[in-house]
Amino acid sequence: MTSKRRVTADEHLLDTRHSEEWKQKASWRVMKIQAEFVEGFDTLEAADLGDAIGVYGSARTPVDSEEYKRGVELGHKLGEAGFSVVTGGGPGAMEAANRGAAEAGVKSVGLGIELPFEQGINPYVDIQLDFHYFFVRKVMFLKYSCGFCALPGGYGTMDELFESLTLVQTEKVGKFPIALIGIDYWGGLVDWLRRSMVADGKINPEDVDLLLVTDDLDEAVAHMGNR
Ligand SMILES: C/C(=C\CNc1ncnc2c1ncn2[C@@H]1O[C@H](COP(=O)(O)O)[C@@H](O)[C@H]1O)CO
Repeated sequence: MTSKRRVTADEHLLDTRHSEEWKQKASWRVMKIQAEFVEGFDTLEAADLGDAIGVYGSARTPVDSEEYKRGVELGHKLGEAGFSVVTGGGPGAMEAANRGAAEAGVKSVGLGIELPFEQGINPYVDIQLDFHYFFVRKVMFLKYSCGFCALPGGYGTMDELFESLTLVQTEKVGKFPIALIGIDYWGGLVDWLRRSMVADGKINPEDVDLLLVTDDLDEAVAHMGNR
């Protein structure tokens, strides 16, 4: 089955080739963005998540993979430790973490995003929000989580991870523990941070220490308490 591609709100906003009519009305788009913030804050305040952990990870992790199984385990362990779990609400690693959280009986949040091809929220989410704008959604991740775990992922995961890291490094947010799950997967990136970024003076050596890289899910969950 082929799904029909649609133009998303993000894409429309960022397009530089607008008609004169759109240009005159562009500032009104702020109302739409504002409404998205209001709905996000209202829903997540009412949800009373307590301590919540944002879990990032690939939308493409197959359900029958070991990686997915680890994602479920991570969500479950976070739940057992008393954390709510917040993900992008999509398939793959997001679904796995939501599934584990739901199985552990804790709040399982999905911050869905409008994409050019219909995706739908995964069935293990019990508090759902749907965003048009990636940047609004990122604020919700940061505001309603007190730590982050990143499972193996692609550009989307990197974007979320580095946004979180930048906010911690620049002290825009307090101490946010960040764990990268999977030494084989993440080790190369962390080596590169040291060999290139630190060596070239682009970041400080201690900036790399903002990341815990581990295969041990219990260690990652325990690290979420280091605030
Ligand atoms: C591309 C596919 C599904 C996309 N669906 C998504 N739904 C919700 N959130 C998503 C989706 N894709 C990316 N994200 C966000 O980025 C991270 C994953 O991106 P990656 O590039 O796969 O690492 C994730 O944490 C989400 O917040 C079907 O293949």
